[in-house]
Amino acid sequence: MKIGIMGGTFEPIHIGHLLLGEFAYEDFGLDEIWFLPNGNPPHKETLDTEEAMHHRIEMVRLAIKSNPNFSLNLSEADTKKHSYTYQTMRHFNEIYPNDEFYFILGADSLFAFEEWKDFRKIFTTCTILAAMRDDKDASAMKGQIRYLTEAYGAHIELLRAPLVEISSTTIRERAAKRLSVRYMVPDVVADYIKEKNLYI
Ligand SMILES: Nc1ncnc2c1ncn2[C@@H]1O[C@H](COP(=O)(O)OP(=O)(O)OP(=O)(O)O)[C@@H](O)[C@H]1O
Ligand SMILES: O=C(O)c1ccc[n+]([C@@H]2O[C@H](COP(=O)([O-])O)[C@@H](O)[C@H]2O)c1
Repeated sequence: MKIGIMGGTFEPIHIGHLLLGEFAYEDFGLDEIWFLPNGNPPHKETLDTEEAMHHRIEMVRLAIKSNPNFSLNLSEADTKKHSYTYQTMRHFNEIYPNDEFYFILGADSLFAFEEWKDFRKIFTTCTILAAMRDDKDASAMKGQIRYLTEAYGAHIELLRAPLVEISSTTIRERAAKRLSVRYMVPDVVADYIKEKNLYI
């Protein structure tokens, strides 16, 4: 099987993440997309509480519920320690030796990739599908893909998903001001944020 891994902090999950999953699934003929929320992401200040993680997981669960090709994977859900991609991907390779993995990410992640822990080891475990985002256009993306490929023998493909200028940060900021986040996230997620008074 060909499995796409959509890793993220998902605070909260938004349509940018879902579009990446959907287009990766179709364009690369994947069999499943696993959404992998990170309980304590490296390089990010998050509310590392069990409660905050519970909400992030619930919102992912709600957002992907209607799509039979999407599932939730809790391998990185521990809030007490950092989960590193190279370790998780190695683990997936070990327990699913017959499957092929595709790690999905956006431009900001691709340009920061060399800061990731033991990033070279990731290239041996999966193909990377990298989507454009914000100011990074196709030529900047292709340049970075070429650089990482030549420098490290990485397997990276450009993922062409619709460009949406939405970030979890914007959603948290809008929710904090009690502004609408409808259509930036699925309705079920917008309802959840409102009901639980998140980000206020
Ligand atoms: N609008 C988007 N377009 C393309 N890629 C995206 C988009 N939003 C997030 N991603 C990618 O999805 C992955 C997980 O993102 P993450 O959960 O950190 O969301 P975020 O919107 O970047 O969050 P924050 O604003 O809190 O930094 C990253 O690889 C990121 O590049
Ligand atoms: O392994 C690392 O060092 C590492 C550093 C930064 C990000 N990541 C992973 O990249 C994905 C997107 O991260 P983020 O912080 O943009 O939500 C998520 O799966 C993280 O676990 C991984």
